[in-house]
Amino acid sequence: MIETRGLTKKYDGFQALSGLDMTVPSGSIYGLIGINGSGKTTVLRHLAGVLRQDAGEIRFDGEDVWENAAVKQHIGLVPDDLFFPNGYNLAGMKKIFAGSYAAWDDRRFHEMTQAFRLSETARLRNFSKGMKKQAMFCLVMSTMPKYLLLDEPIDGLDPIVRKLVWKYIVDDVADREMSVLVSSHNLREMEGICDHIGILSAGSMKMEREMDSLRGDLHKVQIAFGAGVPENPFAGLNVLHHEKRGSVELLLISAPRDEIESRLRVHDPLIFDILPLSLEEIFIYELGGDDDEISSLIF
Ligand SMILES: Nc1ncnc2c1ncn2[C@@H]1O[C@H](COP(=O)(O)OP(=O)(O)OP(=O)(O)O)[C@@H](O)[C@H]1O
Repeated sequence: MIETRGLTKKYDGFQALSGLDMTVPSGSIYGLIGINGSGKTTVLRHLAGVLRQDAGEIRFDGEDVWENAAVKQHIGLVPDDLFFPNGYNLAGMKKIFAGSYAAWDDRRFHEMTQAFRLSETARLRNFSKGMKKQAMFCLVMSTMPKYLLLDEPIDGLDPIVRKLVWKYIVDDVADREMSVLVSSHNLREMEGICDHIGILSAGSMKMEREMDSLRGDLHKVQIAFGAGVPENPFAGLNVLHHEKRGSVELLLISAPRDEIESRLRVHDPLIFDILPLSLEEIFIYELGGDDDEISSLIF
């Protein structure tokens, strides 16, 4: 598990992180979502032990990361701004990584460079931005990290490569319980891959949720009754929002689907649909209204 408690950082008087609490459970894929400048890279740099916080705690399975080489052995960081030493190719970088990480897996490295179709002998300087990202991903994944930190990892990658990146991540989470923290400025990109989501806003956590719990309990119901309907057919249901459009009623209900079905079917409605809630609707509801910041994370 990766945890931050009260994480606080000021850069030259600018408050970049303000008491951030975040929990990435073991074996989960956690999406840290925030607009440009919300503090995502700053969080990742602290987690990787590159920056030291002014206040607060960072723990990897209970261990402090700062100047802790034993913990850092198990952390893999794919930063957004990549730097490779001048004149290096992947074969050269491999030697550095293999010499630094005890769990380095040579077989996996070659298998990955082939899967991503990356030359191990061409100069990294001549790689495109997307290729550099893939190269770093291959290097980091071959250290067999227990904790994987990815800063905007799929930004600028084509759909086929994105799929491959996610495949490696999902396989490692399933096979060896790797914990993954992935930052993005786009919520939709994280849909279907993350099991936990944290929304970062101006350096603090605006909302942190497990995706299953969000999807499981919120339903949009469209219903119309004929004659003889009881005065309050929704009594006993947790109705979060209710509006009427002519004879059709639209409701947002927090309850298991079966319960909604069984409570409303008995009234023999003329129209009755339980509609899937989009991610947008869930987040807009959860965050208490449609605002520009949330919209920009979704679209
Ligand atoms: N070294 C620095 N000195 C001063 N301010 C900084 C420094 N690094 C970051 N900041 C400021 O801290 C805030 C958070 O930056 P950070 O890079 O963590 O955001 P981000 O969410 O990763 O943004 P983006 O999506 O654009 O990459 C920004 O306002 C940025 O200007």
